[in-house]
Amino acid sequence: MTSRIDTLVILGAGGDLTSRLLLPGIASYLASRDAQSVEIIGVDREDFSAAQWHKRISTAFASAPSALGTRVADASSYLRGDATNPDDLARVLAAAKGRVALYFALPPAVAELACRALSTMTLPAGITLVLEKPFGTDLRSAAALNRLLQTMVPEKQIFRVDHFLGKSTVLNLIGLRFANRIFEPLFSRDNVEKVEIIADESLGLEHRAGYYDHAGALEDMIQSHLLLVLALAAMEPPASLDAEDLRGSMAQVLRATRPWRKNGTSSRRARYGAGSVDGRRMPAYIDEDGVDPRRKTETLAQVTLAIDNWRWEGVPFIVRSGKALAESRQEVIVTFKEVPHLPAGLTGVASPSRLRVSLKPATLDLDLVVNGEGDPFTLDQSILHAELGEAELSAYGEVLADVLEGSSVISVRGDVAEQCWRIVEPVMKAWSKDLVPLETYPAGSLGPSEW
Ligand SMILES: NC(=O)C1=CN([C@@H]2O[C@H](COP(=O)(O)OP(=O)(O)OC[C@H]3O[C@@H](n4cnc5c(N)ncnc54)[C@H](OP(=O)(O)O)[C@@H]3O)[C@@H](O)[C@H]2O)C=CC1
Ligand SMILES: O=C1O[C@H](COP(=O)(O)O)[C@@H](O)[C@H](O)[C@H]1O
Repeated sequence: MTSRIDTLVILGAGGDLTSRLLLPGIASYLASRDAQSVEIIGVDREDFSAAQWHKRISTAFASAPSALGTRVADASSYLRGDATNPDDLARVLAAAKGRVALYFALPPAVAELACRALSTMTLPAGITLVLEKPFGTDLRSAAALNRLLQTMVPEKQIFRVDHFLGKSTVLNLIGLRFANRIFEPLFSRDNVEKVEIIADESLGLEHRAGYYDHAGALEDMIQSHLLLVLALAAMEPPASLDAEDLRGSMAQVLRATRPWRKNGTSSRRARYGAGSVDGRRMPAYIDEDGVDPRRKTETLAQVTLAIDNWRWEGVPFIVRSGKALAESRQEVIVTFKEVPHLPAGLTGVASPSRLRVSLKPATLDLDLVVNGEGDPFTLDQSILHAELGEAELSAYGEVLADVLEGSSVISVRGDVAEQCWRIVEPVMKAWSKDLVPLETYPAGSLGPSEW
């Protein structure tokens, strides 16, 4: 497919997302599509010179062919401006040629203000608005933002980014479930004991207090990324991978999802204290620059969810994410029920079978119980392991491919974004009323001892 966008305007071009993920994502996409280019206009409050901006682009394109980096840098420019100021926005839009995509690489509250400012202006025909997660700051604001956006452009011109949907390993869940007779018939309450969706990180705050201290682990990871992973792991088979079919299936299962205890207390939260990760000393979260201890921001969150439908009635979905933990892992673990009966005479550990889909690195493990090597009537555990291989495009490369080629398949639909907020809202309320204690764990540990 060829790019349908001529100019990509990045609001918040001086930020972490732009330099660490977005520009390398554009490089990854363009390197895979010969002879394509896009004009990039960076906008931020910072006063970058043209040379500094070119250097940023060249650094992000370091692993792409050098001619590509030079071509893109030469066709790019930087404008200093306030993304919430209509005059600055008008200046930016006047400089953008052809078909335009406007990428809000801004903190969520600023992105909302920028949308409000844009809603008072005449926008270029066909403009695509690209919004980052978290979309809004709660259910109310997400719904209000959706209503506002709908007055500005049609839904197909709104792209809500969640880069987990750009990970090939997340999208692998679709093929794994629906292209294998041995898995899909087992994915139901008849056979599944529980499903765990885990994103543990050894990284700490990484100087992101300005954003993270307002979000915390629940909003940063569970409300957005992990609920979308849950949707792919639990949804009914879509008729096709057309944007409406796929997102329709995701929306349907999310509408049936709620906290296990409806008041949100089937959840836990904790915050890291001082410790060491991989031999590196890490200060306590509350001692990190920019953190306000009065906010009680959690760095580890776990929520048990129920899905009220025929397939999943009574099966707990345990969703967890945290920072500054002993190891990094992103996994979907399906634990199957124990067999109803073992023939007398088979002894040993009959632990339940498990399917582990690791999102990072891309691997698949099936834990099975088999007759042991020694005494053939003693059971042993055996693991079938598969390496799934990495995708050609990075997660942001995949996101950019969809944005630039005008596809909505991995864009989070407005109602899906609202459902994700609805699901976590009882938990947010329970926490704000202190119905769930804020626990602590040493950085570099596995979390509070009994989790
Ligand atoms: N960083 C990451 O790993 C990821 C981030 N995201 C999302 O991306 C978005 C941006 O995050 P991130 O890059 O980390 O945040 P940063 O704070 O690093 O970057 C935001 C940039 O926007 C600038 N900015 C703020 N207000 C304005 C304004 N009014 N006009 C123009 N520029 C402004 C900031 O400038 P200043 O420094 O002066 O405030 C900063 O350069 C967030 O929604 C986040 O959730 C999503 C996935 C991963
Ligand atoms: O969006 C975010 O995701 C990253 C984890 O993403 P990954 O691609 O590195 O797996 C997380 O570290 C960050 O806090 C969050 O904002």
